[in-house]
Amino acid sequence: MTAIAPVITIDGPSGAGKGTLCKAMAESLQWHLLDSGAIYRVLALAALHHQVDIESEEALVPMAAHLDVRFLSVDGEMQVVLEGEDVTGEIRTQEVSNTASRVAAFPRVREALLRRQRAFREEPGLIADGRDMGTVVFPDAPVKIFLDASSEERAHRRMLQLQEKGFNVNFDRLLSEIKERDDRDRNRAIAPLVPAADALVLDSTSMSIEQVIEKALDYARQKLGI
Ligand SMILES: Nc1ncnc2c1ncn2[C@@H]1O[C@H](COP(=O)(O)OP(=O)(O)OP(=O)(O)O)[C@@H](O)[C@H]1O
Ligand SMILES: Nc1ccn([C@@H]2O[C@H](COP(=O)(O)O)[C@@H](O)[C@H]2O)c(=O)n1
Repeated sequence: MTAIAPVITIDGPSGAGKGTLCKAMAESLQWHLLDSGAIYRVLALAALHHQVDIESEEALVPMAAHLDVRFLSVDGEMQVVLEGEDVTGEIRTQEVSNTASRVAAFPRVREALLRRQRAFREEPGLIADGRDMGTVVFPDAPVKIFLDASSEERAHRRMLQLQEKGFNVNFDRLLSEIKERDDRDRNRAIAPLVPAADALVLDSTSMSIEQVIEKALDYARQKLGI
C-alpha cells in the first residue's frame, strides 16, 4: 500500500495570519504549500475578465472546472498565472476578495475545485491554507489548526499591510468589509467557516507572528512525532 502524504490544515477568517503562518511552516518543514483562497480568487478574476455573471452557478461551474491557472514559485514567492498572464497582484484587490467570497458560496463551484486542491497533496507533506481544509478538503489530516483573531485586530493588521504597500485606507471601511466577508463565509450552506471538531483553535489576537509560528510548529511536531 502506498503511504499518503501528511497534511497540516490551517483554517480561519480573513486576516488572521494564515498565509504568514503557512509560509513559515512550509519553509521550516520543507513541505508543499496550498493557498486555496488564491484558487477562489483566480476564479473570481477570470469571471470578471470574461464578464461571466458571478450570480450564476451554472456559468461559473465550467469555468471552475477548466481554470487555466498555474502557481509558480519565484524566489520563494508564489506567482499566479491565469491564462498566461501574471495576476499575482490583481487577485489581491478588494473587488476580487469580495467576488471570491461570493463565488465560493456555490456548492457546485466548490465541488469543481476539490480535485485541483487535493492534487497538491504530495510527499513529504502539505500545509493547506483556507476555510474548509480541515473540514472538507482534507478531513483525514493528522494536524488541524484553526487560527482566529478579533475582527478589529484583523482589520488593523490588514490596514498596516495595505499602508506598507502605499495604499491610503480607511479602518472603518476595512472592518466592515472583513465582517461582511466573514459573515458570508461563516453562514454559507456548504463548507462554512467553522473549526473542525479535532482542530486546535489558536486565538492570535494578542500574539506576535513569532509566537503563533512557534506554537503551531510545536503542536504539529508533537502530533506528527517529528
Ligand atoms: N500574529 C500577528 N500579529 C500581527 N500581525 C500579524 C500576525 N499574523 C499576521 N500578521 C499580519 O497580518 C497581515 C495579514 O496576514 P495574512 O495575510 O497572513 O492573513 P490571512 O489569514 O492569510 O488573510 P487572508 O485569508 O485574507 O488571505 C499581514 O500583514 C501579516 O504580516
Ligand atoms: N478554502 C477556502 C479558501 C477561500 N475561500 C473563499 O475565498 C475568499 C478569499 O480567500 P483568502 O484566503 O485568499 O482571503 C474567502 O473570503 C472565502 O470566501 C473559501 O471559501 N474556501
